[in-house]
Amino acid sequence: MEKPIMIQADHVYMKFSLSSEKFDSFKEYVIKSIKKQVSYDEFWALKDVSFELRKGDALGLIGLNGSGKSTMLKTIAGVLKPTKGSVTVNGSIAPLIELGAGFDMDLTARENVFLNGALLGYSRKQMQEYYDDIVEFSELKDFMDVPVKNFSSGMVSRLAFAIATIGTPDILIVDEVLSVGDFRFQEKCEQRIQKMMNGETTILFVSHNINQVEKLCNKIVWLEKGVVKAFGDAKEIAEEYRNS
Ligand SMILES: Nc1ncnc2c1ncn2[C@@H]1O[C@H](COP(=O)(O)OP(=O)(O)OP(=O)(O)O)[C@@H](O)[C@H]1O
Repeated sequence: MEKPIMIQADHVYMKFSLSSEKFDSFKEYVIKSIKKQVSYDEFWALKDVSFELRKGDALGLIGLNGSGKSTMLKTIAGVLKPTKGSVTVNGSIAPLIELGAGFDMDLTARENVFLNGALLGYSRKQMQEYYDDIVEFSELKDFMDVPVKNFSSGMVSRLAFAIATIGTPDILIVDEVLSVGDFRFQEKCEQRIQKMMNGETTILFVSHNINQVEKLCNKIVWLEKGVVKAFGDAKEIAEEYRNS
């Protein structure tokens, strides 16, 4: 029996408006925009993107810089609303986008664990249960009472990854985060993602590392200038991408 559909992207279009003029000051911009003298260039970051993912699928999004990968993830995470088309998501999402974006840099790591937990919808009691696992996974035991502003970017990512992957979300969105942190930690993150996949979590993964995508994913969407160039079996498309 086929597994249930978790994500359905249906003819998704995303338009950004880019101001084509330069302004010397904000005042000039406001005056011109009131007078409707500001012209905008339309830019379509996604054009007619469709695909569906079933429970337990791991999708790699690949493509050159600016091809629309992050924009696609953001529409699935609900951060952006498609200009046209629709994205249907069935289940809870743990978004690992812009890791650490939910941190208050003046607070300690410990305080941020509870703050982020609340943002992810967990109670304080649940976070207390997860706390030791977060500390152990992030390997930051000696730094939990240090303000996060004193952390290196790798340490921030480790803490954010450990928090975002607690529990068993239905859908895990991973945007480039595995390229942060050292090699050994990346492997640890890969293992955790693989474990979640075995636990039937559906994964969406953006990376420029095609070997990593091939290793982790069973499906690939290859975007080119906002259009789906290919969607299907990860091994076949990875091979095609490497030869392109
Ligand atoms: N908020 C925005 N406003 C205007 N343009 C945007 C916005 N966000 C993205 N874009 C544009 O949309 C296009 C796709 O961007 P996106 O970040 O999705 O690409 P990407 O494939 O993730 O690229 P990269 O590999 O560099 O991370 C780019 O040309 C980018 O400049």
